[in-house]
Amino acid sequence: MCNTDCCSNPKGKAGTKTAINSTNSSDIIPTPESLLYPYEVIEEIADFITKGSGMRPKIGIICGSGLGSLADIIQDPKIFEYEKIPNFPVSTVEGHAGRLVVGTLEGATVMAMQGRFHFYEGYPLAKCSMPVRVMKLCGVEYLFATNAAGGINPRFAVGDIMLMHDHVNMLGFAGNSPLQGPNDPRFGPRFPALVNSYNKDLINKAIEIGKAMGIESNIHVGVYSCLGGPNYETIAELKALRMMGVDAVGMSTVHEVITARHCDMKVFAFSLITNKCATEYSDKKDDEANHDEVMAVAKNRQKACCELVSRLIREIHMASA
Ligand SMILES: O=P(O)(O)O[C@H]1O[C@H](CO)[C@@H](O)[C@H]1O
Ligand SMILES: Nc1nc2[nH]cnc2c(=O)[nH]1
Repeated sequence: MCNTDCCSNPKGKAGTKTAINSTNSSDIIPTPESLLYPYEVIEEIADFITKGSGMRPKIGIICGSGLGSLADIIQDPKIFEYEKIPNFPVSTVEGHAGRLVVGTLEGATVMAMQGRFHFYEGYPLAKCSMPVRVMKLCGVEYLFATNAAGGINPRFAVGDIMLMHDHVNMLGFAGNSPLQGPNDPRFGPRFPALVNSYNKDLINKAIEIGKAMGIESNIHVGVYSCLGGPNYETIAELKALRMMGVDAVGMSTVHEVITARHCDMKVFAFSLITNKCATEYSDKKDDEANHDEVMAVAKNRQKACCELVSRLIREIHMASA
């Protein structure tokens, strides 16, 4: 039972738009961010997708920059353009098509975001990760989040895949969170723990799959950090991130993972290393990151990424069949 002021509807009955609006404003200061997407609005979007597709997908996939082909391998796809989905934002970044694809992959029901939302596009974090809550209400139990990232760990090469086993939330350090504002307990608790955010079984299975694919030397396990972007990092920032134990850096994923763990989804995430980050002033000038290179590397490695994702989904599906 909810014992906070933020929810007058502890049992989470659909159709009652009171969860967020009943906030006692003398106790907390609701931010516009927290009021954007009340439970019922998320529920309406989820209904639109499940009714329109005739499916309740079990696995959600977020395609990183240039990795949209992860959604192209979905069978019997029902495609929803973002602009046709009620209350959905639009994708503004090259390499993010702006479509939701629902169908089957290796026998499992899946929904994939071909295009994610980033903080630097001007969307608040709660809006960036709102589709994760839509996935949850569609029935999704597993989130697969992928991204393109710069490799800070000197052992990483361009084209390698880093399985995320942890993150450093730089936007969180700065006081920003997708969970900011009144908490709706129908999604999850006020203070979610994040220690075991990245599912260890899925990481281990992915390592085995990497071996079976013959790419074990290109697979690493490491720590990702999300910065606000859209600029790439300075050398001093990259040095600082490395000292903090960060292996790869990007501008996404962390807020999606926080939102997914808040609503108790199992998370698997990986970074495709699309560029090596310069961490010394003596590093070559051509170590500067650029989005064309990011997209080109992602395109080159999409086959391996698709195979990794397909095989892992197959294992999940077989285990639950
Ligand atoms: O994280 P994804 O969406 O894969 O994209 C990464 O690549 C873009 C920069 O080239 C940024 O959007 C960064 O976050
Ligand atoms: N922040 C950041 N995002 C990226 N996305 C792809 N490469 C990079 C990078 O080097 N830095």
